[in-house]
Amino acid sequence: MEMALALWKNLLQTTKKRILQQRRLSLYNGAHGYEEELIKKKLQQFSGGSINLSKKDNGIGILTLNNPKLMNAFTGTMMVELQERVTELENWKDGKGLIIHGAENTFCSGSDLNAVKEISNSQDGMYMCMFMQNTLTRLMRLPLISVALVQGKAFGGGAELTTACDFRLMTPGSEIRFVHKHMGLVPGWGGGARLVRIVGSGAALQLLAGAARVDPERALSLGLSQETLPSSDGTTALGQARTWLAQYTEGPTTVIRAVKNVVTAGRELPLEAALRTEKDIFGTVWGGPANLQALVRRPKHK
Ligand SMILES: CC[C@H](C(=O)O)C(=O)SCCNC(=O)CCNC(=O)[C@H](O)C(C)(C)COP(=O)(O)OP(=O)(O)OC[C@H]1O[C@@H](n2cnc3c(N)ncnc32)[C@H](O)[C@@H]1OP(=O)(O)O
Repeated sequence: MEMALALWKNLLQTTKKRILQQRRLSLYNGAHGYEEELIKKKLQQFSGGSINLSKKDNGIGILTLNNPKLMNAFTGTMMVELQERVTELENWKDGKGLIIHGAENTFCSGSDLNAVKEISNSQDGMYMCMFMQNTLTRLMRLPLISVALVQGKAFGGGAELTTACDFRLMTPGSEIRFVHKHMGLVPGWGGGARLVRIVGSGAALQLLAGAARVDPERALSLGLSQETLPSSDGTTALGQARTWLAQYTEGPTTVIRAVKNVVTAGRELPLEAALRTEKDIFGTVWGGPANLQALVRRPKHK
């Protein structure tokens, strides 16, 4: 009986810690008038498609947006599943990198317009917006180097999702397009703020106000995409994206994760807070196994 009680207390503490940690990572909670359970229940009513995660032995996760009938548009259940997969990735201690792609050779056409129509009242809209901002902010802050592999079309919320990744790779003939203006909207999943930080305010204004088609060439010149992959075949392109990512994820897991955490701090925090965070992260690798082994090997960086 005592052991069961101790186990239960332990479980409670772990759960509390996890919830607190997630709250810290989330933008919105009850204090912002946000009721997550309410919107989750609503989103669950709009089903279809799935978000699949495959965690490879080399520390690379492959997240697949899977709703090809609707060009991988996000149904309500897919939004909830994305949150679940992000939680899974937060708890994946062996992870170093992540590739997000869409099933059947296209990325994502945004939110499912059938579901959107049903939640077009202002409270549901605000809650859905907060739900997706929370999820995509947690995705962006994962200690994994992330890549959006854009094949086919990344429209609306799909375009926004690409901006929550560290890098974007495009295949020939693919297109990123913030079509929100044509839907009488602005980005709401945090894609506007992130786009400004990626391409600058002038280019972001052109892409949003013009609902402009961004092909691989333009994306490269804007710095929105890092590379155009040679193949537009789904499987081949995924292999090429994995090879591209490997140049950044090769090495000890603790160090790769620490690198990403330093960049996240630098990207998001005011300078002094970022410097303090960098010091704390430095403390996690200084004198660690990879550092000690390197001191023995004394590599020359020629
Ligand atoms: C914050 C996010 C924001 C919001 O909700 O606030 C949004 O994301 S709004 C959604 C923005 N996205 C769109 O408006 C996309 C509209 N769709 C299209 O422009 C085209 O379907 C396109 C260009 C994605 C693909 O064109 P294509 O000719 O290649 O294929 P089809 O049009 O025949 O599409 C196949 C099939 O998929 C359905 N579809 C595509 N996108 C969506 C979507 N977002 N929601 C629901 N359904 C979608 C399309 O209607 C076709 O179905 P069918 O039954 O055959 O008509």
